[in-house]
Amino acid sequence: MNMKLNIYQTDTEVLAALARHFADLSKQAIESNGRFSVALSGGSSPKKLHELLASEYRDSIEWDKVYFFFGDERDVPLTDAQSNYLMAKQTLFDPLGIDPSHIYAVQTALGAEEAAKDYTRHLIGFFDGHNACFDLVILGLGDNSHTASLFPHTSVLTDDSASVQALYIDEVKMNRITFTAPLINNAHHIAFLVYGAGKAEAVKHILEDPTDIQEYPAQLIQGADLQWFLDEPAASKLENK
Ligand SMILES: O=C(O)[C@H](O)[C@@H](O)[C@H](O)[C@H](O)COP(=O)(O)O
Repeated sequence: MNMKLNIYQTDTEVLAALARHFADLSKQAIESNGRFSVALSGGSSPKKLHELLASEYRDSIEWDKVYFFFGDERDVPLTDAQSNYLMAKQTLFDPLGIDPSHIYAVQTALGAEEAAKDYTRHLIGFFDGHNACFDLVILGLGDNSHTASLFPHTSVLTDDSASVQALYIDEVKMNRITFTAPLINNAHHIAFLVYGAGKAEAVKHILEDPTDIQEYPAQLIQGADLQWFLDEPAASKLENK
């Protein structure tokens, strides 16, 4: 496992660095196997990243060879303001005119359980029956140390299958559909995008506190190439940086 901390003074620099990373990885993947598969994060942090990719990288990434997935989704209609798909549609897919056949939205209209099974079937199809191995998984970090929808003290934290699961999350009073940690960890590259002082405590827990995955689920993320993209405020409680 290779982990790298990329710490920048401002969120603008963090976003620029991750956008460069995205572009570099997409070029490598497309050169080596003709496509780039990326699982996007939900929440608010990625909005500015998407907007940057859709503007400054419009012409430098072969978008017609990029395939989009979601590391987690809320159990709401895809037209709902809380939908991770809708956020990506508005900030990335529509501005770039992405072919809908390259976008794998979680079909929440099926109901959470069936949507998770359906999504797993799509992953099996896309990865030709092999264990899904994304070129890049982008993750955010909640201030309670969750990532994707791997929330503290939930059953999915001990699920050792590389799969997509649906579960009710009491903390947010809704069903969520989420990649398990093993599915995320199968990825060639994983990038945490975390900025703002509000995340400093969680970053410290994840990177420097003793392992306690029930309290700090993002500690489960241990991929082959794991990179953190942080601003100084989010990294401010780290002792070793
Ligand atoms: O569906 C989601 O909400 C995300 O996948 C979740 O894991 C998010 O990344 C964190 O909650 C951070 O969210 P912010 O970026 O809004 O702080």
